[in-house]
Amino acid sequence: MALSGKTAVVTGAAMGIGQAITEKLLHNGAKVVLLDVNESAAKTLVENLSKQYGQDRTLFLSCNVESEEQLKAAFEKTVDTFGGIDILCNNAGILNENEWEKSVSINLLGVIRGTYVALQHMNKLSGGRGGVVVNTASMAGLGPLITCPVYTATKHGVVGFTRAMAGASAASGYGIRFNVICPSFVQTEFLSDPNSKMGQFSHLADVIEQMISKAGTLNVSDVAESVLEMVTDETKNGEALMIFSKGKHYVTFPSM
Ligand SMILES: NC(=O)C1=CN([C@@H]2O[C@H](COP(=O)(O)OP(=O)(O)OC[C@H]3O[C@@H](n4cnc5c(N)ncnc54)[C@H](O)[C@@H]3O)[C@@H](O)[C@H]2O)C=CC1
Ligand SMILES: CC/C=C\C[C@H](O)/C=C/C=C\C=C\C=C\C(=O)[C@@H](O)C/C=C\CCC(=O)O
Repeated sequence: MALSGKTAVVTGAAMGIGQAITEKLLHNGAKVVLLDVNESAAKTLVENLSKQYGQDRTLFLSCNVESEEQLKAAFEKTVDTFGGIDILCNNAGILNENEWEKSVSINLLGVIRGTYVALQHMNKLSGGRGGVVVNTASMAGLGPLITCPVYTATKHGVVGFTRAMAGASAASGYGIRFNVICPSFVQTEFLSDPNSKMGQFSHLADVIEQMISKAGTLNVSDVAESVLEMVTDETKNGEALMIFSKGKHYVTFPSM
């Protein structure tokens, strides 16, 4: 899929991995609508991106992925402004085992909400142009992160939801591909002060420190490059791409 003339929506776009995905898509020719709750960071970013790529290539919309109403309004505004949606990156996520219900609401339900609202505009069966959805899960979507059981559960959920949607879309003729990225530890704000985010499992914090020092960390640009691969490679549907400091590979799952 060539990105020139295509419109992408990225959630959690103001910082970290979402910012890098946004810049990668812009660099490759797409228009990008940035959704985030952090208005000040997003506005500063969009100002800079507009100078670099032009005023008509980006749009920031304040949107909390916990709100279906806000997501609906954001996607409608996107279609009104750019004429349609071709790419959705459900990326917004938090790590907070203290507020575990909020973690489920953002990390898993936010992906489902975003996808279902976007489908109304992207699905070829309802007049959309088709396209691709790339969700941000984690290595914790493939195996257990023992200090963060709820984070682990949400990311396993994102992997399962993505793969099932890929099959449903292919079988139904939606014209939309669904893929998921599973990065290891990535150098962003997200990794700052991890011990405070582990709730009743903070006594296991050493385990994470050891994992991070053994595994190393990824740059956001490595992750964004993998998202670009899953967006542009039209052979990829229902794929989970594991990304770690020494490389990346597509995950093999048991067949059903
Ligand atoms: N940093 C890491 O080590 C890894 C992160 N991930 C995942 O990558 C995604 C992005 O993480 P980072 O960029 O590292 O985090 P980050 O904390 O740097 O950025 C997250 C962005 O999401 C936004 N956000 C948070 N809640 C939101 C909501 N309810 N609605 C809309 N926007 C919201 C924040 O304002 C922020 O701009 C998350 O889903 C995370 O689980 C996956 C693997 C590793
Ligand atoms: C406190 C940070 C919380 C979450 C960040 C992230 O979302 C969670 C990551 C969870 C687990 C990461 C494990 C990473 C392991 C490694 O990078 C290496 O040990 C390589 C592992 C596997 C290589 C894959 C292979 O060769 O098949």
